[in-house]
Amino acid sequence: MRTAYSVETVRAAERELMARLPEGALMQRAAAGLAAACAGRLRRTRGGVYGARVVLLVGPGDNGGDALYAGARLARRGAAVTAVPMDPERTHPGGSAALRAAGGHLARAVPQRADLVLDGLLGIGGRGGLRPAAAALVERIPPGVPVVAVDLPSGVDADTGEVAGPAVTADVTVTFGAYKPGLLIDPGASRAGAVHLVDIGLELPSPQVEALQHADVAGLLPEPTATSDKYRRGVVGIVAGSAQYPGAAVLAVAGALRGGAGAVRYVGPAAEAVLARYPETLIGPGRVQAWVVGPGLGEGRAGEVAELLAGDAAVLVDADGLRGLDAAALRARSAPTLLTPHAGEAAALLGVSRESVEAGRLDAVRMLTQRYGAAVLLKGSTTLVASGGAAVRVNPTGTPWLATAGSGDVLSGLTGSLLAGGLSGADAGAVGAYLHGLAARRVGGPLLAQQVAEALPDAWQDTRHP
Ligand SMILES: NC(=O)C1=CN([C@@H]2O[C@H](COP(=O)(O)OP(=O)(O)OC[C@H]3O[C@@H](n4cnc5c(N)ncnc54)[C@H](O)[C@@H]3O)[C@@H](O)[C@H]2O)[C@@H](O)CC1
Ligand SMILES: Nc1ncnc2c1ncn2[C@@H]1O[C@H](COP(=O)(O)OP(=O)(O)O)[C@@H](O)[C@H]1O
Ligand SMILES: [K+]
Repeated sequence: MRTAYSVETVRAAERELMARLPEGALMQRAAAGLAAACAGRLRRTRGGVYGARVVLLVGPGDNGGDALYAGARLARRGAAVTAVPMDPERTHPGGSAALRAAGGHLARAVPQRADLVLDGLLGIGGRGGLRPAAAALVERIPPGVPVVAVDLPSGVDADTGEVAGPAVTADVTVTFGAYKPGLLIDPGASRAGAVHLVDIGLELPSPQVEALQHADVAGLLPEPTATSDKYRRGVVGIVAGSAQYPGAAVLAVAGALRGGAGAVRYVGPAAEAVLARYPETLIGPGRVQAWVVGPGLGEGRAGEVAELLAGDAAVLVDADGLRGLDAAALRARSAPTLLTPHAGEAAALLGVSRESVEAGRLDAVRMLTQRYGAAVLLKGSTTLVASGGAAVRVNPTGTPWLATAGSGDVLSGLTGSLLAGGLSGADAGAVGAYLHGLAARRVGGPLLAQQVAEALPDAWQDTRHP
């Protein structure tokens, strides 16, 4: 499991540790890890540190201090290090002195010839969009030169991944003590590049955000045992498709058949299309452990959604099923409930704009789970899964090629199948998104939604091999 912590949590852990260590010790740990990561990068790109031209962008706080001390370490190994302070009056004094003593120097303009740029403008003390002095330095980063962000890319909100205005786009982010949510959630995540964690000895409580990894997923997958039969493995019912959108039914069934349930039942007007493609499908109403309702349903079928929500099986509501959802009916349920909106559907459920959901995905998913009293999977680049007050899960797999018609239908079938296998709403959502994203990566691109469904068994097996 990869875990991420809010600024408040990280600050508290830092205070606690700093009280037990000599002054400046934490910053030295951070700078040592940062310098080692930069040296590794320079070794790969140009064979070594000696003679490398390194530029430090230095902000007014401790983030700038980290960059300066790391720069001093690189200078002692023979790099030509130039620091450009955002505000020469407010630059970490110890860091500046250390850099000078190591042979580095300070400048006002950003040198345009460089082998590496360190972004030490803002770390977890950054607030709101970059102010003009910081933005001006970011604009002057020479194109094509690798950028290492110190703790997080400046301009990214550490707690949410929000990016208000200009921000650094890094090749590598060297983060200290703990991942920050903004490094895992878009738009921030796509600014961070490869994230490298430096242990500085923090002791941390439970995380605010977490990302499953192969072993976590493998541990949650419902696998048959010697005593299994198809009913014990769970039956998933799919209520999807319409005369207008029969394909959504076929694709949801395609996902459901690969999600580990013992049987897939289909209820709706696209039975012929479903059977033609998947003769394994049971047709017509019957008992199930979990329902998937919504893909390609079209308008005027809210009654079917309400009926399923009034029952005692688990329910996943997707796409057209999400229209006009009754929050009170959802809150009254005791069986697992999972909503799987994309940003547009989430916006309608919250009564806000799609843009605000996309800019603040973490807030949006938390609000949805609170308002509807259900687990929520918010689709998109970096899919999020929230339920109750637990850590929000961010999906680390996937590819932008998934932004293609029908891939969401495969996801809802797959995830419903996992619900039928006994997983909770949050676990089914996180595991479903993980496998779906892994399958899509296996296919590559451009991809068809049905290819994602076909790659699911291989993705399932992949999770067993770290
Ligand atoms: N506290 C600790 O124990 C450790 C902190 N470390 C480093 O310290 C950083 C946090 O340092 P600080 O708390 O000094 O905060 P920062 O260095 O992140 O930034 C604070 C400064 O930036 C200015 N600022 C804030 N938002 C701005 C914006 N949008 N545009 C322009 N200027 C802005 C503030 O006025 C303040 O002067 C961490 O990210 C990490 O790099 C590391 O040395 C590890 C140990
Ligand atoms: N930019 C993106 N990067 C990664 N995955 C994406 C991106 N955009 C969409 N996706 C994924 O693609 C799928 C699309 O689902 P959805 O929006 O419901 O489409 P549809 O209803 O057409 O199938 C979801 O799994 C979503 O997370
Ligand atoms: K930074």
